[in-house]
Amino acid sequence: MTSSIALIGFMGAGKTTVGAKLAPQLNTYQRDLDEVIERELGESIQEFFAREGEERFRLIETQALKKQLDQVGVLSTGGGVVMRKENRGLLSKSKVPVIYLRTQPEELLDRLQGDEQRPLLQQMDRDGFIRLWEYRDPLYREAADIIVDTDGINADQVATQIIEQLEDD
Ligand SMILES: Nc1ncnc2c1ncn2[C@@H]1O[C@H](COP(=O)(O)OP(=O)(O)OP(=O)(O)O)[C@@H](O)[C@H]1O
Ligand SMILES: O=C(O)C1=C[C@@H](O)[C@@H](O)[C@H](O)C1
Ligand SMILES: [Mg+2]
Repeated sequence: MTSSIALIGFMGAGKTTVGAKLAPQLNTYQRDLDEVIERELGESIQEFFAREGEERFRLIETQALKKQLDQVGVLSTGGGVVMRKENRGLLSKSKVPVIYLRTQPEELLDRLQGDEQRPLLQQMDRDGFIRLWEYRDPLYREAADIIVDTDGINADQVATQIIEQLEDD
C-alpha cells in the first residue's frame, strides 16, 4: 500500500487532524501545506491575508504545492487549494492518490464555530459559506482519486476508512 497521499477538502473537513492520525499508521510523516507556508512567510496565514490579500496567498500556495506534492508522506492541503486551475491540474496528474474528505457544510459550520484562524471564515456569513462549499465541491471531485464522506464519523474513523479504500485500490 502507498505511504504517500494528499488530502483535499473544505475548511474543517479534517485534512490537518486526519492527516496527523493517518501518517503513523502508514509509517510515514505528515506535512501540512498551510504550516509549510506559514513557516516560509514567518507569519500566520491570517496576518498575510490581512496585509497582502487572497490572490497573493494563492500564488504562494501554488509554489508550495509544486514543491510538496510528490514528496513522500501525507500532505494535508489548505481548503482553498482547488481554487486555481493550475493546482487542480497538479493534483490530477500527481502520482500520489488524492483523497477528498467530503463533509456537508452544516457539519463544517458546527466544527468551525468560534474559529478565528481562518480568514475566509471571518469574511462570510452562513449563506456565503454554503455558496462557497457548493462552488468548490465539484472542484474537489475533479481533482480527487478517492472520496471519503466524513459526516457523523470522527477523525479516527475517517483515517480507518482511508486505509480501507487504499487497500481496495
Ligand atoms: N471527522 C471529524 N469529526 C468531528 N470533528 C472533526 C473531524 N475532523 C476534524 N474535526 C475537527 O474540526 C476542526 C477542523 O479540523 P482541521 O483543522 O483538521 O480541518 P482542515 O480540513 O485542516 O481545515 P483547513 O482547510 O482550514 O486547514 C478541528 O477542531 C477538528 O478537531
Ligand atoms: O478554504 C480556504 O480558502 C482556506 C483554508 C485554509 O486551510 C487556509 O489555506 C486559508 O485560510 C484559506
Ligand atoms: Mg488544515
